[in-house]
Amino acid sequence: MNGVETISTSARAPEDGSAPLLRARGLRLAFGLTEALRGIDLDCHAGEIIAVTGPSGSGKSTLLHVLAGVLVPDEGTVDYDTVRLSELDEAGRSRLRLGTFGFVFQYGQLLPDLSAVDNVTIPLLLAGVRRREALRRSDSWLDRLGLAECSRKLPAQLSGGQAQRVAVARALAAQPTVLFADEPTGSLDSLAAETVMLALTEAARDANTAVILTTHDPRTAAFADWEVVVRDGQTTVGGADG
Ligand SMILES: Nc1ncnc2c1ncn2[C@@H]1O[C@H](COP(=O)(O)OP(=O)(O)OP(=O)(O)O)[C@@H](O)[C@H]1O
Repeated sequence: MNGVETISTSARAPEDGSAPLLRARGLRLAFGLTEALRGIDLDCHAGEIIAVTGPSGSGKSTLLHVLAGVLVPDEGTVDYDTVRLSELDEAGRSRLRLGTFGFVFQYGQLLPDLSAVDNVTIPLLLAGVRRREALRRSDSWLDRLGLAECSRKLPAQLSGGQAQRVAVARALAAQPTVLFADEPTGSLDSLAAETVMLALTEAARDANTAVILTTHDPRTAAFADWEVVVRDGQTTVGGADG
């Protein structure tokens, strides 16, 4: 697929000059002697889809966790809109994650005893959405992701790609402004990966949701607007294997 641009610095201005929704500057984070992030800048604008790629251990997941406020950097800043994440306490960052950000993980992490529709609906009910609205949103997202026929099935009765699309529906039904996806296709074969990425990117574009995903797979990265290559904790120009 064409149209993905690999960029040497991830801090940039879009053509319309709008301010980034998420803005990271000078991120550094060490785990003991391991410097996982060594000075990373990244801008993500509303509705953009960014793929973070790079070799195993280069710092992709750590970067995602710092951008989402799961991990706190040793140095540098992450601003979401007008909010500086480092100025929030753990409870404030947790509220931001629950109310504003969405997450999709490598292994969907659906609740095994709940049907697909309940996996999408119940988190909405817990977040205070009224039952009728929660069901409307669940049905609508499952339908948009091609899962209407599967809505009563348990996760064990779904294929890997279907289960991952339920996880995408669950994340998007909460109407996040930024969706973080850590290796969303990492457990799927190439056909299922493509189906998930098509569904994820179309749905996110419709909802104007920004997506920041990590991936090892160039075919998954090709669905993004931008590719940010991380090597040794720094963003670099995409190389032959990037
Ligand atoms: N909780 C942790 N404690 C200690 N070291 C960690 C921790 N998390 C990550 N690291 C180290 O930080 C570096 C970056 O790890 P990270 O998981 O961000 O890489 P990655 O690019 O996502 O790798 P992969 O593609 O294999 O998932 C690695 O050297 C890793 O071993």
